[in-house]
Amino acid sequence: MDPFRFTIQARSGRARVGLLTTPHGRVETPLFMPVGTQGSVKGLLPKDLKAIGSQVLLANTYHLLLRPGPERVQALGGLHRFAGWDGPWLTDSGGFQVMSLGHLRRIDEEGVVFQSHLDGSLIRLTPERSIAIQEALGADFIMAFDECPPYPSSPEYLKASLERTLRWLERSLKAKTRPDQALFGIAQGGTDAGLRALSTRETLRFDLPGYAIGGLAVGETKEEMFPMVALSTEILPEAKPRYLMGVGHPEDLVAAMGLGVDLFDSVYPTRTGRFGSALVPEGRINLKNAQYLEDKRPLEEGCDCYACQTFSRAYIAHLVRAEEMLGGILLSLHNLRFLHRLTERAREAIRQGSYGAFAREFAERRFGKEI
Ligand SMILES: CC1(C)O[C@H]2[C@@H](O1)[C@@]1(COC(C)(C)O1)O[C@@H]2CNc1nc2cc3nc(N)[nH]c(=O)c3cc2[nH]1
Repeated sequence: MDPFRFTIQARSGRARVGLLTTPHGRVETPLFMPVGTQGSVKGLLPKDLKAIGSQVLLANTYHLLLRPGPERVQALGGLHRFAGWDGPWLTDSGGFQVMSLGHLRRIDEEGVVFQSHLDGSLIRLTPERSIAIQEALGADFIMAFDECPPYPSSPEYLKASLERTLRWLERSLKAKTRPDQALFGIAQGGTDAGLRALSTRETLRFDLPGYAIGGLAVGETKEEMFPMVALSTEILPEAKPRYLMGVGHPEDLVAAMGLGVDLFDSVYPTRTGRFGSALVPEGRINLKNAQYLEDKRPLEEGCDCYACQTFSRAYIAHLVRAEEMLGGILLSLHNLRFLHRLTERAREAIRQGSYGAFAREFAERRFGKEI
């Protein structure tokens, strides 16, 4: 039987609730994936991630290649055992992180050559090597090796790049050997509608268990990004999960879920938490602001997370000012719980056939008044 069955349980407009089966359990979509780049979601214990409703964690091929190395992770039982998370893992394929973190030396038909951001050593990544690394790491969902073009890029560059990404997808698929891993293709084309449609259609020529919308959330405006998301989900098959890479602001999740996106990841909730901010329905509050030093209220009234059930804004504001680790930990925990509650409420609204009302209520609270 297919280890990665995806069934649509309910629809409301273009939004849908899905049930995605994996070798490490069934998950409900739409869902948000906490980012555990180096095999750890910074500051949070796997048991606490489970308790707040995390279903799938994301790790990065680029980072784990540099340190500790895929062979070590494999020898220690693979990501699930190594990092103490027995739910599904997804690994990104490394291309994007090379662009955003590594010192890219060359990109050609073969692959990329880059200098490690850790010690400057030269490293080569090809579709074949990226798949081999992801097979050693043992994630449930693995990504094809692609190029995420810089933003902005010329139409000529976008076209040449998406065509190479399609050749790399074919090589990624040929290199795959494990039946217990699902390979997602990644559509590109930047913010050019014609090229985005071309890349998405060509990616669909490969019958895969899911498809990622790549090349977005790289600095373009929302006005540029969302038409590409809408165009993509119009073309992508209903019956397969859609993964919008790198998108994690609450309002962007609400909009993209309404356009039929099923999977999301972003460093935003944990990164903004470490920088001292909490996500709330009205937007975001920065606990470094002196106004919170006497505020007895929880980060968010009605939130069921440990941070909101146990501490005041005043205490967390103190921790942030005192640069206590616990400040970033509590804010990361709350922010992830905030996104998991958002997707839980979205799934409920879709089941009720009222996603439109849900999105309107969200928008009124988010944009209706100043914090
Ligand atoms: C590297 C890090 C932490 O991920 C964030 C953030 O920095 C950063 C870096 O530049 C800004 C825009 C400032 O935000 O963009 C990331 C979130 N956007 C995003 N992640 C992606 C991952 C992707 N992976 C693959 N294989 N292919 C893609 O096309 C792809 C596109 C993506 N878009």
